[in-house]
Amino acid sequence: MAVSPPSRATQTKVQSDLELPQRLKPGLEKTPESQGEEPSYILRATAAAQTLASIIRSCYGPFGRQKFLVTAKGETVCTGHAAAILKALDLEHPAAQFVQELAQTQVENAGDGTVFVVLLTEALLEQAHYLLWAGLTPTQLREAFATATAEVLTALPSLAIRSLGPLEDPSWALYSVISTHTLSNSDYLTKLVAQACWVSREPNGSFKPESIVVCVLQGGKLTDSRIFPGVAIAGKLCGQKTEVLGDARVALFNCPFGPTNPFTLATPRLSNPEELLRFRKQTEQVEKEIAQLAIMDINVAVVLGEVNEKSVDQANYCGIMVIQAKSRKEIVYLSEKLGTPLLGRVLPPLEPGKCHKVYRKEFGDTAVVMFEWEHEIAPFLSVVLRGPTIQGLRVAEQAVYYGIDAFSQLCQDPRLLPGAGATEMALAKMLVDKGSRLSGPNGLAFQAFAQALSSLPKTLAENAGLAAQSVMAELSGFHQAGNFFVGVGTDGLVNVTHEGIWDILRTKAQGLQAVAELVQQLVTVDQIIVARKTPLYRQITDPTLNAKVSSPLRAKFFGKYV
Ligand SMILES: Nc1ncnc2c1ncn2[C@@H]1O[C@H](COP(=O)(O)OP(=O)(O)OP(=O)(O)O)[C@@H](O)[C@H]1O
Repeated sequence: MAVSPPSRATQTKVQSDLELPQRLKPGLEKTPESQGEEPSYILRATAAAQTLASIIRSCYGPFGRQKFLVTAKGETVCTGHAAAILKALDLEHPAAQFVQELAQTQVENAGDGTVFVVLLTEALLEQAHYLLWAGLTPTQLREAFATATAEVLTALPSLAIRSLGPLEDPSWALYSVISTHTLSNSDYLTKLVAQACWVSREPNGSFKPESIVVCVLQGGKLTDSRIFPGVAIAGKLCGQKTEVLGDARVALFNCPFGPTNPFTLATPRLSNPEELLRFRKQTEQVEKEIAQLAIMDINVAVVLGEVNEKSVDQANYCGIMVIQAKSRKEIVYLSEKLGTPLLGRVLPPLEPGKCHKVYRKEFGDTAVVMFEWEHEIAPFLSVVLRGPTIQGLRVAEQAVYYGIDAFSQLCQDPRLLPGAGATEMALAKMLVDKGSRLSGPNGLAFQAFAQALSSLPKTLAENAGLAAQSVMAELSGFHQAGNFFVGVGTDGLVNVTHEGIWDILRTKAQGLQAVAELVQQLVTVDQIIVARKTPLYRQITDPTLNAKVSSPLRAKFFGKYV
C-alpha cells in the first residue's frame, strides 16, 4: 500500500512496528500539538512545486493542451511547449526556481522530459511531506529516497525491450516524441525527421544534432516540406547577382547595407548644405566599404537590416551577391555554420565564411536561398518546413527539434522503454513489491516513490479526458498480473508495443536521476535565507533579526552568496 495523506497514515501497515516513526504506528491519532510540528519548509516547497506543476500538467502527453503565452516582448504565442512556458515564468520561491532550473537542464541535456521531471518532483515532494509529517527525520528520508532511487535506476534498463539498430530506419523510435508535439501530419513529419537524421549520421554511428538546420517558409502545406543538402534560408535576393556557383566567400552583417541616416540615397531629402555634405560623405564611405569587400574577394553579403538600393547597385558593380535575411535566427545559423562572425559594420571579415555554392532554389510556389558545400564534405542538411500559418510552423519546427534531440539520445544509447505510462507503472509495482518486504524508512520510501511514479500515467488519463480513478485501477490490475506493456491511450488502456509508443531509456534515466537528487536535497532544507541587494542579510522567517550595514570584510565574504 502506498504512503497516504496524514488522515489515512494511521492505517498504514508495514512489517516492523518497532522501526516505524511514531505517527505511523497503528492507532495513533493526529493531535492538535502534533499539528504544530508540521515540517513547514517542505510544506512550502511542496506548495511551490505544486503551483509550478499545475501550470504545465495539462501539457503532458499526446492529449496535452496548448496555452496562450504572452512573451516578455509582448508577443502572444500559442504553445504546448512546456520548456518555453517554464522559461517565461518569473518565480520567487527558491524551490520553484530549482524545479524550473531542473526542467531547463533536462531539456538542454536530453531535449525532452520537461513535464515528466516537474510532475515527478511535485509528486515526490508531496510524498516526502507525508513521511516527514509522519515522523521520519530528513536524514532518514533522504537516505531512504536514495535507496529507492538506486533501486529504480537499476531496474529501469531491464524494462527496455527494444533497441534501435545501427542501420535501421528510426521512424518507429521517433514517432511518440514527434506525435506528442504535433497537431497534425505526425506521420509525414516523423518520416522527414527520421530521413534527415539517418542521412546526417556519420559512418561511425555518431550524430551531431547541429548538422540539421530547420528553415520555415510560410505558405503551402506541411506535406510540401522537404529536405535539402546544405543550409537553406528564407532570405530575399536584392541585386542582379543571384548565384555564386563556386568558391563562395561570405560576409554577414547585422547592420544596414548602405547609409545609416534617415536620408537614404534612394529618397534623399536634403534641405541645407550641411546635410548635402554629410550625405555625400556617407555615400563615399559606403562606396569605399563595398569596394573593400570586393578587394577581399567577398562575393556574397548577407544582411540583417535595411538594404539600400544604391548600395546594391555598387555591390552589383563589384560582383557581390546581396541577400537580405528575414530573421535573426537565420543569420545566426549562417554565422555558426560558416564559422564567420556577424559584423556590426560593413567591413570585410578577418575570416570569411566559405562554401561551394550560393543560389536561389525554386521550391513549389516559393524559393529558398541555398548555401551548399561540395558533396564529399557536405556537413549540413536543411529541413524546409511549409505551412499556411506561422503558429503551425512554429509547432512543427519544435516537433522537428524534439525528433532530432531524440535521435541524438538514441545514438548514445539505442534502448527504448514502453511508453504511455507503462514503464512508470512497472517501476511502481516493483517498488511496492520490494517495499512491502522492507521494514522501517526504506519500506515507506519505496511505497512513496511508487505512489509518485503512478501519478504520471494518472495525469495522462486525466489529460485524455478519461475517468482517471477507474483507468488507474484497471491499469494497476494489468500490471499486478504481469502485463507490463499496458499503458494509457486515447480511449483507455492500450498495449504500447502494438501502438508503437516508446520512451527513450537515456532520457528517462537522466530525468529520474535529476529529480531524485533535487528532492533529496530539498527534504533537508529547513529555512530560506535571503541575501538582499543592500548589505542586509536577514532570515525572512524572523524579520526582527535585521542586521545593520555590515563591514566591508563581511560584505566581501558574503558577496559570493549574493
Ligand atoms: N500515442 C500516445 N499515447 C499515449 N501516450 C503517449 C503517446 N505518445 C507519447 N506518449 C507518452 O507521453 C509522455 C510524454 O509526454 P510529453 O512529451 O508531453 O512530456 P515530456 O516529454 O515530459 O515533456 P516535453 O516533451 O514538453 O519536454 C510519455 O509518457 C509518452 O510515452
